Amino acid sequence: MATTRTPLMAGNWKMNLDHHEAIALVQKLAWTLKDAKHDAAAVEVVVVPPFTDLRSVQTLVDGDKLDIRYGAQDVSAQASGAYTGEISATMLAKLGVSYAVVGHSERRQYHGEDDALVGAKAKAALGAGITPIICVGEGLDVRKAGDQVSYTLAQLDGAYAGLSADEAARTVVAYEPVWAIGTGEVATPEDAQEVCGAIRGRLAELYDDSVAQTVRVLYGGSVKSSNVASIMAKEDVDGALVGGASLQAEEFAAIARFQDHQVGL
Ligand SMILES: O=C(CO)COP(=O)(O)O
Repeated sequence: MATTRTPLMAGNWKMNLDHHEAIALVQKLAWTLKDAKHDAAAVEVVVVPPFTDLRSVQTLVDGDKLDIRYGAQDVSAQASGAYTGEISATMLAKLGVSYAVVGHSERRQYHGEDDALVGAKAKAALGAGITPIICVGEGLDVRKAGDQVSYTLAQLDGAYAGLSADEAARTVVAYEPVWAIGTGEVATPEDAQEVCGAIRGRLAELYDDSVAQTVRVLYGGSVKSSNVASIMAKEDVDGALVGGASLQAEEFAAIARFQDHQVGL
C-alpha cells in the first residue's frame, strides 16, 4: 500500500441478504466502525449488495449520514431500452451508487462476459459518474502453468482498450485469482504483489505514470481479518474486494481496520 492512495475495502455480498438483512448488516457495520473510531478518510469502506437492496441501503446511509459508500455488483453496458433484466448506470447513479463491480469472474464464467463487454460496462459506469471496479484474474490452470501475469494483463488490455487516460484514472482494478475465490485458499502476499505490481506497470505503459499511480489496485480471494494486514503491507495492493467475510459486520469491520493488526514477521 502506498501512502498516496486511500485504501479501499469493498464487501461484495454476491447473491446474499435481502433488503431487511442488508439494513441490519449495514447498521451493525456502522456501529462497529464507530466504536472503533474508524476514520473513513483514512480507509474507505464500501458495501456491494444485490440490486434489490440498494434503495434500502441508500435510505439508511443518507438518513443516518453514515461514512459508508455502496456499490452495485454489475451494470449494463447499454444506456436504456429493450434490454430485459438489465440495470443502467444512470439508474444506479440516481440511487447514490458510487461503485460498480464489472467483469467479476462469476459473471465471466456464468454469463459469458468477455473483456470487450467488461470495458463497455466500465465506460457506461464512468459516464454516469460511477467508479467501475474492473475485475481480472487467472484460473487454476493458468496459475499452475505460471502464466498468471500475461493472462491477467491481457484481460486488462481488453477491458481498457476503449478508455481514455482521463477515464482510466477514475477506475479501480481488482485482482481476483479465481482459484482463491471462496476456496479459503488465499494468495500469498507475494503472489498478490506480483500481479498487482504488473497491473500498475501495464497501466503506466497503456497511459502514463500519473494514471498508474492514481488507480487503486485491490486484491480479492479469501480475504479475512487474519490475513488482510500482510497482503495490505505490499506496495501495490491498495485494498481488498471481500466476498464471504463481508457478510459478517464484525469481521468486515476488522478487515477495514487492518491497520490495527500486527503484520507477522
Ligand atoms: O469474489 C470475491 C470478491 O469479489 C472473493 O470472494 P471470497 O472473499 O469469498 O473468496
